[in-house]
Amino acid sequence: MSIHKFPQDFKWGVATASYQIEGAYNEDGRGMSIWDTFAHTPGKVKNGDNGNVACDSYHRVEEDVQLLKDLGVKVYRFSVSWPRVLPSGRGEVNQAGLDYYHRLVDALVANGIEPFCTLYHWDLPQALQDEGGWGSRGTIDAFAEYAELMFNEFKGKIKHWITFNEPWCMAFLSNYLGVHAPGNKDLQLAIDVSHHLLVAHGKAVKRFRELGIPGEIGIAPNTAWAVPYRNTEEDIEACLRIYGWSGDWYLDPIYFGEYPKFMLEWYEKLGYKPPVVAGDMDIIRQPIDFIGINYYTSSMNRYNPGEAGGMLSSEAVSLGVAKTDIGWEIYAEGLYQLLRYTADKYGNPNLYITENGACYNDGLEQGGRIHDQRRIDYLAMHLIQASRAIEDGINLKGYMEWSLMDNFEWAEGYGMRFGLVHVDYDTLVRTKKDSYYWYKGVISRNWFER
Ligand SMILES: N=[N+]=NCCCCNC(=O)[C@@H]1[C@H]2[C@H](O)[C@@H](O)[C@H](O)[C@@H](CO)[C@@H]12
Repeated sequence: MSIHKFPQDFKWGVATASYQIEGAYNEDGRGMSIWDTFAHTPGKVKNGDNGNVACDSYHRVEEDVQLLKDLGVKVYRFSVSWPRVLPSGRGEVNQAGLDYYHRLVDALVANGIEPFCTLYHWDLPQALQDEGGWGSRGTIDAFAEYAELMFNEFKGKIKHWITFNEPWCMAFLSNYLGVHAPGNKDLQLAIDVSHHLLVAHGKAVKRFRELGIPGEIGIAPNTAWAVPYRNTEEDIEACLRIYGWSGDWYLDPIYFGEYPKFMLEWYEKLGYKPPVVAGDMDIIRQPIDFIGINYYTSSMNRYNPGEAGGMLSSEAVSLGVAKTDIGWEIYAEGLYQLLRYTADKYGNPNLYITENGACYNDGLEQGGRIHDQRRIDYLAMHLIQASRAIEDGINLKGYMEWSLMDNFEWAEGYGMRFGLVHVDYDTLVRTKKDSYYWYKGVISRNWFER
């Protein structure tokens, strides 16, 4: 057994997202989002689930903040529903929507919890989608206007801001693979979406600086690590393309003002390229204060130019390790490798783990307890790697576990549970799982033994 310690000022937290927990989808002036449209379309989400009610967090601010206070977190990462504050995506503000976030932020601050705000966690106003969504350059300025509204409204109250959650999911999972809203399957569109969101990110960061908003701003790519099947150039390059797809493609333009050459050449070989307009890359490369790392799993990949290799000629083969209940392989070493790679490539910037967690569908047992020992084991394995990274000089500043509570797991609906707190979706009763108590202990001690 060893002791795994963390720095005194380490920001322990948990994360959620608006569409996954709020509900109240058509209350108090909220506009429709692309996820309302997608989830209401038969066949898109398992069991026909949707976020109409979700965890009903819109009506349970005090109850949920009490869960956070009892847990002892220093920060709470949540996202804002853009159509709740700007029902049409731009123009007329919905004051009731802003009031909800003021209630939440004021309750957090009153309980000594720092708000960590994600501006965009996938719920684009449907009105903007009707004009082309992220495939249209018009959405760039709509996002910048939304960001400016939020910066001014919460100036001094919210000091940690994330522009986009998981750009790869926004672009490729949603517009090339068709798995998430709006459900397109068009590679050029996905490349266009990537570019437009990067320009929108840059414009928002630029306004954040120009407005003199106190605090820090960053972006949170999802980055699954990739391990080469054989130590050959072909397999290593196949892994770099997998990682480059969701990581470098977004972080290189921000840090270096250009897309990664090896990925540009790969797309151009297939007949695709980003719709760069003069000046775009200078906007994108606004300096940011941190990178948010969302890490869940890794893959083992090998070169395969055939169908099994897909668009990147990179075929995933099993790591031969245990999987969580959603089928993702458990590979904690990948978190360390990812942190190392990111630190080495981008000049050891400040990093937060903005999401890390596991899907285990343990249910309520006799006596109302939920013994999710597998989640505790998963978290411990990954926190060991986080502590190792810090000891190796990587500027890891905090860890936000996904997620505070079971919630709407996108195309999987409510069948997949990631929460430290169980939610009964019939009664909306919250029940703390064993992992909630374990994580509470880790936070209070700032170390753990394993
Ligand atoms: N097909 N397929 N898909 C693979 C998808 C991998 C990327 N998905 C994530 O990282 C999502 C991230 C999201 O922020 C959160 O909103 C989600 O609830 C968690 C759990 O799913 C994770």
